[in-house]
Amino acid sequence: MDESLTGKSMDESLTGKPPFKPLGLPHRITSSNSATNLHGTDELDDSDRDGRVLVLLTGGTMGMKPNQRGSLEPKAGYLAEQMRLMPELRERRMPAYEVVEYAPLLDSADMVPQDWRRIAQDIAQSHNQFDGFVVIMGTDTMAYCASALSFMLENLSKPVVLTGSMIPFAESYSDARRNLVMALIFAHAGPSEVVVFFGDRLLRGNRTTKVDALALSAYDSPNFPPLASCGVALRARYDLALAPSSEQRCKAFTQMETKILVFRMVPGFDDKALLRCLESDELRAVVLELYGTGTAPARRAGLLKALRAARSHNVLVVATTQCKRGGVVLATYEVGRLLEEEGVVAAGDMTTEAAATKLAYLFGRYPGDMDAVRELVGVSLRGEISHPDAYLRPFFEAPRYKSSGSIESDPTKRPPAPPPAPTEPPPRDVMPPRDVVQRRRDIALGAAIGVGVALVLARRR
Ligand SMILES: NC(=O)C[C@H](N)C(=O)O
Repeated sequence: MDESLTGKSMDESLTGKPPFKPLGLPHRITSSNSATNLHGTDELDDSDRDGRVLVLLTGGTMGMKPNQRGSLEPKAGYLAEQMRLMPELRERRMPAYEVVEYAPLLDSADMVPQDWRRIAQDIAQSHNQFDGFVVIMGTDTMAYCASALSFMLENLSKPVVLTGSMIPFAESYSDARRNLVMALIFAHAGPSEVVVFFGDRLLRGNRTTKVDALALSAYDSPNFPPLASCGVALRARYDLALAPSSEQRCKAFTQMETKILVFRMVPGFDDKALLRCLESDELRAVVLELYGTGTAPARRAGLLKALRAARSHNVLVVATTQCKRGGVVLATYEVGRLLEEEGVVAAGDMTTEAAATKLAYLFGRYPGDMDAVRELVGVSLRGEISHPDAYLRPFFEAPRYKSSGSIESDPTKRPPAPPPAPTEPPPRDVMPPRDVVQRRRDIALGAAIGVGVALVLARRR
């Protein structure tokens, strides 16, 4: 019988036997939620379970403990062992799982694109052996990692659920247990895309942003509805989810271009430093967080000078908004339209996290092809951006709900529900990057052939 059910103290149980069962891969160190179900009777083998989930444990508050100075720090081996002891995970309807603990475990503030690459590669390599994946990580940079993974994982057809907690598992009042259990459930039976489970909601990963440093519902998806909300029962919106890839082989694209900076505008502050950055030949792109629908002062000569410098140094400037909701529509105001004239590209309703990681992906995918990147910034690759109609439909062009007055004249009857805003992303694997680039090449080739034929004909005459 498992020690957790014998009444021994946890410490006793932990010291009783070696904590992990090595499985072959150097960093694959623990397995199994076999043993008994929640009610402590049935022996249930992993092979009897419906579904297998791979848990990648990268660090974060969930598995942290206070160090000698009283600050939280990741503790190797701790969370994986605690998971092995959790009765919730042995419940018979839960999937079997294996844990891969990364070394060293990291505070997510220390995670870099190489760490995202490792996660993406581990998922791609094990894609066909598991029904889904859970990535346990810190919350501070989870939105960046989720956005990056959504682009890096090509041909994904399994759920990838990122989760973490605001309070360490070791605290009795922690949010860790529930987030962990729900993440495993969604990794087994949720939509096949990169998502974040946090504080009772399943959110599209590349739509998320950390909105609260202290609350348990620290994550939000301001411009896209939750794919599921979990109260007493599940309220799912899987109709909004991306279609799973029909391709067999999931691939991890890992050549992320990181020469990208993010700036936030502050009224009237000096532009010299910005100018110096944008003049750099080292830089590929800048995400500029503007005001409202994408405005910046047109009277600020230093700013316009900096934008011109960016253009001449082949630095792409992409505009997001400082607002929590809504999107950038540069031409709304004259001051924004001027930016468009200077070559600034609107990020629509993408989060800054999605915009920055999408640029890293696009510049990695199309190195040196600035036109392809510029064209694809506003195209939805993984549901990260809405069609402008979703937030921009002019009032008097809105769809009409009725053609006669009969519905309105009867107060007991309600007009039919308006058609949903076209927020749905395109089906996955309509790979716009290749399509768009190819189309442009075809047009260029067609034009060249046309000119050639015209020259030959002119000469003959
Ligand atoms: N709640 C957390 O996980 C915060 C932690 N500093 C991290 O991001 O790793």
